[in-house]
Amino acid sequence: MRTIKVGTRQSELALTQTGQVLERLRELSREHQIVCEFEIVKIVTKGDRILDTMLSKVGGKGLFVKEIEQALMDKEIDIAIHSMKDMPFALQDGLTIGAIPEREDARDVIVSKDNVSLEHLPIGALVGTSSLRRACQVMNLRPDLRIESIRGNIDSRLNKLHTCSFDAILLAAAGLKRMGWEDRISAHVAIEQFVPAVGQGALGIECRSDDTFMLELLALIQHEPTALAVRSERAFLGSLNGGCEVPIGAHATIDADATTLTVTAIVGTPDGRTLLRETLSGSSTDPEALGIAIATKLKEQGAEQILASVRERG
Ligand SMILES: NCc1[nH]cc(CCC(=O)O)c1CC(=O)O
Repeated sequence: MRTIKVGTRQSELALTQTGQVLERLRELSREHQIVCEFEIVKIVTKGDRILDTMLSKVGGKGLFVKEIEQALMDKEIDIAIHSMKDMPFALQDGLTIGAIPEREDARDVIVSKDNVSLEHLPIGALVGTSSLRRACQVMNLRPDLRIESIRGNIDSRLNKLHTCSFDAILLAAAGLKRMGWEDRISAHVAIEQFVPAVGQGALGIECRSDDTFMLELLALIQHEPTALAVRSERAFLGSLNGGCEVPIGAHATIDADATTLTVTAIVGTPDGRTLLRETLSGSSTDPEALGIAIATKLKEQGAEQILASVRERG
């Protein structure tokens, strides 16, 4: 019997989503009479050790991912469950995303002191976020608001809403739902007016490219519509060489008959004064082509210059 070692970060969210994926993998392997067991291996990443510093300043894509990838290469672990939005565009050679399960709610949400939506925050209210993408879109919608960076995992950020002077914070719906903390949500922000991060709400299971046993098992948990959408979002990200250090977002969906993908993407400045936005549809047979095409449309409007100026100011 094969024992599958599962690498995970130690954060509550990472442990929770790993547990949820393993539960499903256990069911699926039983159904398909694949004999295996799972063992969890906790890994502390560089990203976890520096959560108190500005992540966007420390830079380096995939702060949470590098050490986990090393453990995969060294065969200390066999699979790793990641939030797709934390995954850098380029994986380490020899590794692959073996499966992308069905996406959770991709929206951002607001959690506010008075339980009000973004529109109803008082003039000049202080919003906590360390995401340049969220800062850009908040300031674009509500130029009167103020943004301050807030660090830490989800529950420490929720606590800071009460212990610090923030009036509201923005979080991903998916993280809150997976933790069972949906009751903290004051309002969802519509995707149409606030584009999520690339891969937001989706998980990815990484493994070694030559591990055929794992690839076969993981194929059972793949959700093709989510995978196609995330592939086009990531092709867009790669085409603009983007990461979490710049205000960039994209969200794709697939139509009911699974033939057409539609992607909306943004690039902007953290002050929200510049916000480029495009929507484009294309064939679901080539999701990467669609991602690259929407990047090209944004480049024609000056996306690369905007991103370069944001990086320069750091
Ligand atoms: N950047 C941190 C992070 N990475 C993944 C999630 C959870 C949501 C998801 O899986 O997309 C979060 C928290 C957040 O942004 O609120």
